[in-house]
Amino acid sequence: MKFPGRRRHKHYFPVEDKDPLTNQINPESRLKRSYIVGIDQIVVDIEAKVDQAFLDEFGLQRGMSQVIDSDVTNALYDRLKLNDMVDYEFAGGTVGNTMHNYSVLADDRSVLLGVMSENIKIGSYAYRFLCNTSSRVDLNYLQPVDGPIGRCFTLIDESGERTFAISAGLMNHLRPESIDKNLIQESSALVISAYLMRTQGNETMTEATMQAVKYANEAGVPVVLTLGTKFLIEQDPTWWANFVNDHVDILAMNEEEGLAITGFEDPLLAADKALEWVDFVICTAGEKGMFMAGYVDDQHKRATEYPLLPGAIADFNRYEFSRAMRKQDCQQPVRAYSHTAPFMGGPDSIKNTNGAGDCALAAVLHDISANEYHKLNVPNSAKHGQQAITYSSLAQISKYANRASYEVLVQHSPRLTRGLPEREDCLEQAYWEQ
Ligand SMILES: Nc1ncnc2c1ncn2[C@@H]1O[C@H](COP(=O)(O)OP(=O)(O)OP(=O)(O)O)[C@@H](O)[C@H]1O
Ligand SMILES: O=c1[nH]cnc2c1ncn2[C@@H]1O[C@H](CO)[C@@H](O)[C@H]1O
Repeated sequence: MKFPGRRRHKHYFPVEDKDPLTNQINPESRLKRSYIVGIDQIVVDIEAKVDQAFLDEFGLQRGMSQVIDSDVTNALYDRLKLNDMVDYEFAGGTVGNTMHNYSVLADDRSVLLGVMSENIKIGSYAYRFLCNTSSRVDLNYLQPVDGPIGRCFTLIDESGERTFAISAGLMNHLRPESIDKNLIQESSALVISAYLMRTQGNETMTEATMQAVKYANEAGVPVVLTLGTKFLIEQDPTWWANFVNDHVDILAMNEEEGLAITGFEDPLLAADKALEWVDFVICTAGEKGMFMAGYVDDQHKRATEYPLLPGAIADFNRYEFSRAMRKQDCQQPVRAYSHTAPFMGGPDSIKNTNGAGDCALAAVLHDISANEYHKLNVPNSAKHGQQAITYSSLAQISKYANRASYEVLVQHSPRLTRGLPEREDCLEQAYWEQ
């Protein structure tokens, strides 16, 4: 496990170090590993630049992720190929991207659950998915199916808006009995997306997801839900609010999805509302950066050393130096919020915003899993006197997540090709000495 956040920070020390003061590990025994599990509809993204007329021609609604039938799929595919419009074809899926990015950032194991074609031809979409996924993502638990995985036509217009057209193949045929109870119950987190609830006919993905959620809830493993697209949530916000309240511990959304589920346009108020249902909230807000909200026990709260920020909640970042806790573990829960502007104000030129939110979530998961890893291996550390769910403070995680998203913005795909640098060249030496 590579540790998250600012490296060379006073709380940052690799637990493998053979320092007798900080390392209480028996050198004979191997380090215990932590891992996270994610469930996804296994898809390959087929990206192309299009205009409104193109979307109209195929009856696609701009900005939405929609499932298309085989006639539309064939017509769309033929048209894209005929006119040589495909920019790239690369493994995708919102949770698949998150697992991949987590494994790249943490240099550690994540497990992806879903389906995979049992007969794979070189060059096929299934083959491409496997080739474009980090070798740190454990694919051994994928369920074989007799047919194709999904395809996600990622159509980007002049304004940068993305329209997803999903040709499902057998991506929704994951069965509940393919979910390994121990695998879920021993993990640091279970990651799911709202898309998994969009199934029809004989598709079993929703039941499989609910099975995994049940196992995680029983064992107190945090369930992390990413909302995916506002259109799904808008169809029945009350159902989603109830689902989140009953089964989810950590909620990741962008401001549009935040509005859809909470009714609040302001991402800070949306995050605050969602804290009524969950323990921790990440709300990304594009060029405005990112908001985080969580709980801390009064005795563990830590005041920020940064300027206090105005907003719909006055001085909302007052306790952003706190590590997040589950509400139920707090005797006197205090709400803590943080906001961070995009790293370096955002890149000069954005190559792609697709997957920036997935990558932010991967960074947050890295911090949560690092906490579990540290707890497993150095249980007596003073750090774990506080029953926190994160290794770092809200302020620190938020910076880390923004930094990770930046990396997606400056490349052409939602999946990171390499980890973050050990130290940022753009930051002065003094920063690293703190
Ligand atoms: N135009 C931008 N300028 C600067 N930073 C940006 C911009 N767009 C996104 N970011 C960075 O990426 C993060 C996530 O972006 P965004 O809110 O667009 O996620 P999202 O809509 O959930 O993305 P996706 O669903 O594609 O994963 C932001 O918090 C910010 O740090
Ligand atoms: O219905 C869906 N299921 C799973 N993933 C999806 C769906 N629609 C879009 N994406 C995925 O979202 C990622 C960006 O966040 C894209 O890579 C795309 O594959």
